Amino acid sequence: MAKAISPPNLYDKVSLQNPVHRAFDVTIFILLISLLVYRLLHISSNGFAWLLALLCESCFTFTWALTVSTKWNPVEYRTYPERLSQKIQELPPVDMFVTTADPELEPPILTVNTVISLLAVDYPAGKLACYVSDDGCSPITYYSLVEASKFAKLWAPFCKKHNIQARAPFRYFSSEEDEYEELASKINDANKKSIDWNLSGDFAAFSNIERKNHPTIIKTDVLQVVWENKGGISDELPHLIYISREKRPKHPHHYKAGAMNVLTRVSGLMTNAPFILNVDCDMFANNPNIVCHAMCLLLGSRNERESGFVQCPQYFYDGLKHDPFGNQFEVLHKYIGSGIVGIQGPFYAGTGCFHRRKVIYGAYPHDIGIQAKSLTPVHGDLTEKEHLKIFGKSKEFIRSAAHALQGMANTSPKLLPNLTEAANQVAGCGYEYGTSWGKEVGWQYGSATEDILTGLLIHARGWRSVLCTPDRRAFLGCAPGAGPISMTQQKRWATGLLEILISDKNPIIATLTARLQFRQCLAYLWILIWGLRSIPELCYAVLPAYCIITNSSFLPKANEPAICIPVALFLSYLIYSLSEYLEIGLSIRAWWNNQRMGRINATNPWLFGVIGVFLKILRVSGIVFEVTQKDQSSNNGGDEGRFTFDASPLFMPGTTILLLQLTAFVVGFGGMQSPSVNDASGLGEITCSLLVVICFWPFVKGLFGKGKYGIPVSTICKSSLLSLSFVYLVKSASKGQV
Ligand SMILES: O=c1ccn([C@@H]2O[C@H](COP(=O)(O)OP(=O)(O)O[C@H]3O[C@H](CO)[C@@H](O)[C@H](O)[C@H]3O)[C@@H](O)[C@H]2O)c(=O)[nH]1
Ligand SMILES: [Mn+2]
Repeated sequence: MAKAISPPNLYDKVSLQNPVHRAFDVTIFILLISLLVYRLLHISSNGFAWLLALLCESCFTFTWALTVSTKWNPVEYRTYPERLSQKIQELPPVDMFVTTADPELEPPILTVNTVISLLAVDYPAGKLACYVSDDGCSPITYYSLVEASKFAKLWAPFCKKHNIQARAPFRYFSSEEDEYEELASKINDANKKSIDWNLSGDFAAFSNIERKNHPTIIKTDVLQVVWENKGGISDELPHLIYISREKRPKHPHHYKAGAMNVLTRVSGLMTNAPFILNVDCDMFANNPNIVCHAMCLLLGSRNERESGFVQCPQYFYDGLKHDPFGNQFEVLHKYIGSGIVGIQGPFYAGTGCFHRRKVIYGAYPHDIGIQAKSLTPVHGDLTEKEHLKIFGKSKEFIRSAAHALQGMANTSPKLLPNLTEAANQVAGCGYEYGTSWGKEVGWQYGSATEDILTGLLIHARGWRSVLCTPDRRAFLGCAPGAGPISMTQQKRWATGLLEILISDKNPIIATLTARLQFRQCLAYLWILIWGLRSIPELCYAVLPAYCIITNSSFLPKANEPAICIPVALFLSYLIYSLSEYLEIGLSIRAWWNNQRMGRINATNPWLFGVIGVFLKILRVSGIVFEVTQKDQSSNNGGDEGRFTFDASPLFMPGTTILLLQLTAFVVGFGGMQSPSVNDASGLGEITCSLLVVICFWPFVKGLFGKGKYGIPVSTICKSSLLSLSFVYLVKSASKGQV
């Protein structure tokens, strides 16, 4: 009997297990537990510092346990797009979404590069459509897209013919006098408003409007390719559609999540592709074959459930040498990232992700049990009335959603007779009232990190996700600049993550009542507690100074055998973390910069994330999505690796911690210590205090720096006041004890 030849695999799943890493993971965990046990045994003979250390170290041990569980089974997927043609008869359509919000913080030239890179990917152009959401409602963004589409008409065929890999033009062109320069200067001039804006003709819709108060503007023909003439299909270039959704004061617009939901509905009316790629405006496609790589994972699995969505890691271009601000996340991607891949699949990261449209619409994997079905009302045979309740009042949209949910591939996009009217309806600011959008279907509301929350609910419904890591990196974006910009981003993340943790959508509930796997729940907890980690980190950083000032101790004496535990812990963590960096070709400086930024981020922006959520609970203030400033040029002088500051309170905790250590040195060496209660402070405390100072070295430089490199005098004054009151308080408290 002849054997049936099965078609080749479109991907392989490879285990990256490393016994040495596991040994370190376990050793450190055992040392942490030993330290806790030792502290507990000696708690009665020690003071407050000992107790506080015990509490902090319990938190660190918990975090470490989460880390180890998350990293335990690293896995990688390898994709074989060259085999697609043997296995798949016809490639499915893909709708590509780009969001932009502010032409000043997000220069249109960046958005344009992202859009051009997407228009030029290696995939049948008739199967692609690109939708750009502009929350800034800016004629400049629209103008830039029009210019970009003219450019793309020549650029895309050129790239395909010569197999150019870098398809974002600014990555390819370098000289001053090339074709791209003309496009770039037109757009940059427009953005600097150095040309006269005439808001008439095609631009009339933008006249007399305010950014936060305007009707929907949709331009379906940015590319001037004719929907009418060719029945909606163009062979040369994908469709390009510009959307600025309606905004009115007093109507919440839910920031990026709201924009994504509008894009989902408008595209549902127009092309209704079964797959959706979404990228932020600065994340250009760096690998022209990326859609095919993703298709290997989306179409190649035996069960759809295996790939609810396909995420590409968020990498950055032109990263500074040695990662001075610790924001390139290489090590995080490598070890934590691949670890999560081995559990239920990567988190949704908000950009560089391929979704199944029906999953976004709330569908379950078809073989899932009843347990997960409480999460959305979407199931197989919904009546029209139920559809209306879930998806809103547009009959056209409901029809398209029903198609998408039944998994019917929409190969030929149809031009609805009343398309504009229907599109305006679903992009209106009141459309979602009383529907399931943002709650059970679509991108989720209620967290500043809408990405993690949206992904969490998909996992909770029983879907798995996959990480797509082709050799040439899939998408590249801008890493935020130094100081204030990255602090604001970290604060937003800590805020959004904590919002999820304290909500009824938190992963523990999802594990108990739905289909979130237990270890995936631990992985989610690992990330969701980022903000909360600020509290033990802050206490631990203050502890050495506290001990020196009050002449107490939180470590065993240098001549006690027990000192071996913290020393071994410190050394093994040091060797392990350093080896992780060296193993993937990063430098010792990069390692150190990341350790240092880890401490700075944990004690400053993350702390404000916690405060923000606390104020939200008290209803003092709401949470806003502060857009990260993006800058194309990373080379602005020789000082780009230097930390910068502004007058924001975000820098106060760090400054205070530093001043406290310095005060402690003065007290300690100036002989102003209190008489000791039980155990005088010693070498251990001094060493730790020095370590803290070294970690906060950018702040030390900031104390003496000028301009943006200096900590503002007002911050230094406030922090001095804080540290002096702290010293006064602990001094008087410890006097009271003697
Ligand atoms: O009201 C808004 C605010 C933001 N955005 C867009 O959202 C994207 C992400 O915003 P950005 O300021 O770049 O945030 P980052 O911190 O860089 O983004 C990370 O974190 C976000 C969640 O906090 C995720 O949504 C992003 O995908 C992820 O890259 C950008 O394209 C913005 O244009 C909007 O469309 N409307
Ligand atoms: Mn970004």
